[in-house]
Amino acid sequence: MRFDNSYARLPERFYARQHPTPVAVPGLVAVNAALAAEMGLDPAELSRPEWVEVFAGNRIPKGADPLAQAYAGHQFGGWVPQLGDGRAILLGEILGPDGRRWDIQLKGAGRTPFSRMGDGRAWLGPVLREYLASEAMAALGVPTTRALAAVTTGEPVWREEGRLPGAVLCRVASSHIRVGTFQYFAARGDTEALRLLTDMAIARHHPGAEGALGLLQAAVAAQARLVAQWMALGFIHGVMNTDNAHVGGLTIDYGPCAFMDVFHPDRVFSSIDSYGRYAWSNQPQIAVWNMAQLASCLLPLIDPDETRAVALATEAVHAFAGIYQAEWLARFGAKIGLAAARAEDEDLIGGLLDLMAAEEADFTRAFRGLAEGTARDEFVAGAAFDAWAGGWQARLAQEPGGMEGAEARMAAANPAVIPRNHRVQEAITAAVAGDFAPFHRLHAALADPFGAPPDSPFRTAPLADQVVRRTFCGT
Ligand SMILES: Nc1ncnc2c1ncn2[C@@H]1O[C@H](COP(=O)(O)OP(=O)(O)OP(=O)(O)O)[C@@H](O)[C@H]1O
Ligand SMILES: [Mg+2]
Repeated sequence: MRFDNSYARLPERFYARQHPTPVAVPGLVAVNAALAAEMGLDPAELSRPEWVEVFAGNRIPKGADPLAQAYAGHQFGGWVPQLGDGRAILLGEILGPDGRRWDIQLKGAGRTPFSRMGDGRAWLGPVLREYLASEAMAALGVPTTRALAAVTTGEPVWREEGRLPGAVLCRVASSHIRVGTFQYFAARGDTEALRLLTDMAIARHHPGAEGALGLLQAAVAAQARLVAQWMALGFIHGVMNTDNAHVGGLTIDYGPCAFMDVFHPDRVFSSIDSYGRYAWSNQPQIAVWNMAQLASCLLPLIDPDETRAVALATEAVHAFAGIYQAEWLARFGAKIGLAAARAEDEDLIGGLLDLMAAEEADFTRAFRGLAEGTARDEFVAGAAFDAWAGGWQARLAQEPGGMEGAEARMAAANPAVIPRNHRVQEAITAAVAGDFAPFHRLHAALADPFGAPPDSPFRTAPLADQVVRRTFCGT
């Protein structure tokens, strides 16, 4: 790895220099061969003991400059002036063969000055969950942080559940700049730092954007498109705090996330979100709220005249709705086979979603079934589906390529395989018992979410809804 550490070159108040804490017995769980290749790295090399030591935090590679990034954030609406990487350590950045810049970060690598009460560690379950979910998202075409490798530490981690095996995730991403990173400096009145951060965010994520207003507009657009993609996949992020809102529009922090099985728009998924603040149907509003926080941080850079700055920033945040709506329509339009969905198609799409919710259809299977002719089976009362399908067929008749064209569009927009909770849970349970084969099988299936054969066991929904009702949180 050849490091080029742009974040470490920022002034010292952006981070705390911090080495990972070595672990007892590093054990390789996985190296992501496809991603390594994309990054210009040799997966065989990364699987050698020296690199396993690096992924565990026991060895610092040449050129790395390890640090914990400072950030703040609103958690469930409440302001926390000081968060920061409490268990993640950025080793440094490398440039891939295509010029792309990658942060190499170890999540679960030990305590940092931002750890507060935490132990700086992660246990194997959430490490595997993040690995599987983030790689599934990448294969589904959703912007996300990635998983390059996972290792076990040979040390126990203590959580509510008791003694658990420790692990470290090597997470890579085009950056780890969060809305909360901006908030950290805005709360301190540090305009100079905001300026540096703005320049870096533009260079790394939104080249071409001009100044703070340009950054805000680009971040809002990226966030709107991202959340529309989440919605179209039945994905619930679960912890959309501003410290988990990425300024480049990547999905970040897979703590309590889930893909829905049975479609419940207001489904509450995690034990840390008992009021459903981050339920599926609330995600667009929450994203707007998070963007408004970014906007307020950038005000002093947008215009010296505060009234003007507020007006410009407000307009930029309000643009979310139109971008989101267009993306939502295109995504859901494709899901029902439309090449170019029109505004009036919203009723058709909404009609199907209402039906799915009323009949507790499986979100993924119902949509995939449209392409495969099995959608009707996902509804308790097939007759209700038939009534909707009449209007749908009539609309499809106006589209290019007839039913064949529509089927191809649906097969490309509706995955057959998603990381279902019960499958992820199975993989974790087996891994804790020392068997990593189910994890590797699931990872392989998720790499090709649209091409799974009809008899793939990973297509199946859980037998009973209560399987997904169990709550969990990601630490
Ligand atoms: N076990 C831990 N030890 C120390 N700090 C922790 C631990 N777990 C979480 N934190 C810190 O608590 C804050 C909020 O945690 P959150 O669950 O959003 O993040 P995370 O899952 O650790 O990481 P990320 O957002 O980087 O994916 C962050 O500052 C995080 O670093
Ligand atoms: Mg987080």
